[in-house]
Amino acid sequence: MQQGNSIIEESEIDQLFQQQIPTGVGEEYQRVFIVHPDVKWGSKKQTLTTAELQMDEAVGLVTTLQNWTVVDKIILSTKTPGKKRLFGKGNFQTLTERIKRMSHVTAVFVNVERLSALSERELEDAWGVKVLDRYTVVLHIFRCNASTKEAKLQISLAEIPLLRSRLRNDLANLDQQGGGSRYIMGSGETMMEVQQRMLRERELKIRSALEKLCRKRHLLRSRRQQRQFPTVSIVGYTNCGKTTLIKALTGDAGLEPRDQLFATLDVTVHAGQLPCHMTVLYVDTIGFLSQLPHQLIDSFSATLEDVSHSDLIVHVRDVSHPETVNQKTNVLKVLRSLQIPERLLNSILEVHNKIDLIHGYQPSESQGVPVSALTGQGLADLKHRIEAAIVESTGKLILTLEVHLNTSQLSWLYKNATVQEVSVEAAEGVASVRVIMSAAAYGRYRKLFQVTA
Ligand SMILES: Nc1nc2c(ncn2[C@@H]2O[C@H](COP(=O)(O)OP(=O)(O)OP(=O)(O)O)[C@@H](O)[C@H]2O)c(=O)[nH]1
Ligand SMILES: [Mg+2]
Repeated sequence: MQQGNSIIEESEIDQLFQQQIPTGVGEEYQRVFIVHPDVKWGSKKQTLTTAELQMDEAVGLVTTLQNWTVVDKIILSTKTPGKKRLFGKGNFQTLTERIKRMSHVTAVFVNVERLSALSERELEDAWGVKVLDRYTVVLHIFRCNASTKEAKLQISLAEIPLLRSRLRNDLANLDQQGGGSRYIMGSGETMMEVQQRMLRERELKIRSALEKLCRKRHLLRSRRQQRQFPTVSIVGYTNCGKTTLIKALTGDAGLEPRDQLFATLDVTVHAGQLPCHMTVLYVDTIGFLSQLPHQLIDSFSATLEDVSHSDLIVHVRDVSHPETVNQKTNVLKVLRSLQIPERLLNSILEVHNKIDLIHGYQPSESQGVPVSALTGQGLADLKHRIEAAIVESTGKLILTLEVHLNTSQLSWLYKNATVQEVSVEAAEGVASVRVIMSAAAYGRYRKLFQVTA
């Protein structure tokens, strides 16, 4: 990756972030009509349900935004993907007439991953309102929720492809009027070349700033590893309750769960204690979403790097959600695409959250741990399951050792291992100590105190 010597200051990041919003999404587009194009709509019952669920997800996205409302929605059959036009002629005409009749609608959200700049313009010309796709809507939600340097940079990076296609489109327009390929006085560059160069420079600058933050995170990670705290990554679909669960497990009052999609956009780490008194670090991650635009995943995948360096992955599922099974499939698919070590993928601990919303909940798959992060139900059991999994994955040993109280054995153990329980036999001058420690630490202990196994 290009390092460059471009140093980016905090104020510059804010400036970059606040510059022209390429999605063009603003407060004025709050009344939305959603169109979900579906290739096989109406052909099979199964497909029908999928399309309806995807529509529900689109509604969820729009209503996540403050003051935005869905005025109306429609699922329309469409031509096969790859065809130049999204809708057949008849459908398009009906749709256009319907939109024109709804004078209070300010934007149409076409629920596809990306519309080309050209079709976006064609649709806007035909309908006379702003046209949004999934990329622009999700990006706008991210924009509204971004608070840290890293999230802002990642969003600015995710906006570059939009700026680029918009530029190509504007220049194609200009060219029709004979302006785009003209040289700018004395520079030897055309306007198109100048603007493309500026975009390239902007992209490099953002990438190198992100790279710097990434190095800082590596450093923090290696410090954590040096201190030997095991890490547990909490992953799951957006809004499944990851942040709430971490708050409940750690008592970290600073965490703010919200009933909102993509409330968490940064990876944060929170310390908690397991029943054996071992300290673990819980990593809160960005939520997943089916059909999250690819380029967005790319921009945010660096934040998910911590997941592959953890000792355990906990997959939180909102079992009260009608789509919980599909959500699980999606999360596992994304995890597999992140190049996470096989042993971590094979040892995922699944948590069934929000059981307070289902009367008498029984997990259908036996490996799920039922909990309610909100009421605290099942959390004690979950902590034990996490503990067992951590001991297994870190290769730690649980031992009961007999120590002599007139030596420094006990204080050594307090420093170098997790002491769970001490029972002193004062008369004998010994204590029986239950500890969790690494095999390496046990080796050192035996050598130092000349203990035979
Ligand atoms: N009833 C109930 N609600 C819950 C439970 N856990 C979380 N919630 C609610 O679900 C909503 C989302 O919770 P968060 O913890 O922000 O979810 P998240 O997975 O971190 O969401 P993102 O960061 O947006 O991906 C909040 O309104 C929580 O109060 C639970 O066990 N029961
Ligand atoms: Mg969260």
